[in-house]
Amino acid sequence: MNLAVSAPDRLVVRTVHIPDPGDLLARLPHPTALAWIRHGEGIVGWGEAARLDLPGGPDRFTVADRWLRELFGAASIDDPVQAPGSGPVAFGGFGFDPKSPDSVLIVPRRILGRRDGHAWLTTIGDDTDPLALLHPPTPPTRLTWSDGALTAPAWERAVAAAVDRIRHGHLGKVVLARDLHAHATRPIDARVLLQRLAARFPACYTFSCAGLVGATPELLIRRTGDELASLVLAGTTARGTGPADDTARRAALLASTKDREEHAYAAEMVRDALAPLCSELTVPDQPELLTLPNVMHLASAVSGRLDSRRSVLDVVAALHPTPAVCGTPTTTALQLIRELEGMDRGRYAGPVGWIDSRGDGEWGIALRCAQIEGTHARLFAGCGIVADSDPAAELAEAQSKFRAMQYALEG
Ligand SMILES: C=C(O[C@H]1C=CC=C(C(=O)O)[C@@H]1O)C(=O)O
Repeated sequence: MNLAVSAPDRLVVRTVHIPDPGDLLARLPHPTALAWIRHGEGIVGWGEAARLDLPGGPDRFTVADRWLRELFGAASIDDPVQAPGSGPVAFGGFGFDPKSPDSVLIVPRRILGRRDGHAWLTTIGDDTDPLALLHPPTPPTRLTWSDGALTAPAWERAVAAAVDRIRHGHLGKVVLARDLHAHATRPIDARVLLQRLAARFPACYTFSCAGLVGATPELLIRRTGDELASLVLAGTTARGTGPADDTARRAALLASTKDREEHAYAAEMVRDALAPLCSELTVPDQPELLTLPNVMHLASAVSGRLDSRRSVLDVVAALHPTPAVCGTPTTTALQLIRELEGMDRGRYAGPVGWIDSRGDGEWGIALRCAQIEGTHARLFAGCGIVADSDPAAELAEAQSKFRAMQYALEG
């Protein structure tokens, strides 16, 4: 595997307690922001002390984990805070498809953290970076939109083809996604999108890493010591037009056999992947509802106790890709995605998050996101397809999911 590495021989890391910095996102000095925020808590980072670009491959998580263990193992770390996310941290995003050359880990030079009433600042290398806002963010203006790989009717035909394969017994479920393009007149500043997403979707994980910006509701895995947590999502309906419509939609989603089937594939796979790694594992019998401003999901909160010293990235490797983004059986679904979507997903639907030098971290599934490059944003949305799926309804569901990033870009 050809790795592109930039890192000093030895990281020198110093973390200090600081007074509450308030809104972490407001402290980001550059548009090239690294972020992981939920309910105002989390970490943000900037600058690059070390970076690993991976060409893909099924072993990309293991290779990344090994590189990071060596880097952090050799580092000089002064960290009196000792909280998850204090000391050196790598932010990362991995390609959805092992064939995708898009995986990256970035260890920032500065990390600002806030959690459970504590706040800290970590500096890696010299500390000449000013904390003041260098370039105040400006919102994108005059956006123009265009289709991605497939037009809406072509994507509906792809969904119909997937339903046909499922009905012929080739597979049980596949998740099909599409992309949309937005063009702005000036370079798009990730910080504006992050601020808007964090304000509108506080219960989601608002993230930014190497241009991939979004607010995902789906926690692939959190490791804190030996404690694991995951929030499995699959099965969706759009929000209603008012409280009565919302109530009716909630009841319909909970009662929908098609959505429950979609959900069961995902929850069962997460259970089966975590069971061999855990001494205790709790998976609810029935999904609950997660209500967001644009959609509602069937949700299962899974918790477990790790029975070995695996890092969070080891656990990510065991889980990805779940049927929330790929399908069942995994290999058949991945082949069908390659055949029908007509695009490379890049890091959309891949794991995104952070890991610290203790092996703790939080990784979400990169959903409700866009890849930002200069004046261009590429948005993604996908839907789980089972035997009873209706292409027009799936298209409408994808539009509801796109709304999160459309709002982030347009306000
Ligand atoms: C693939 C996406 O959502 C997944 C997560 C929650 C619900 C889903 C669904 O109901 O289809 C998808 O499995 C996406 O937002 O792009």
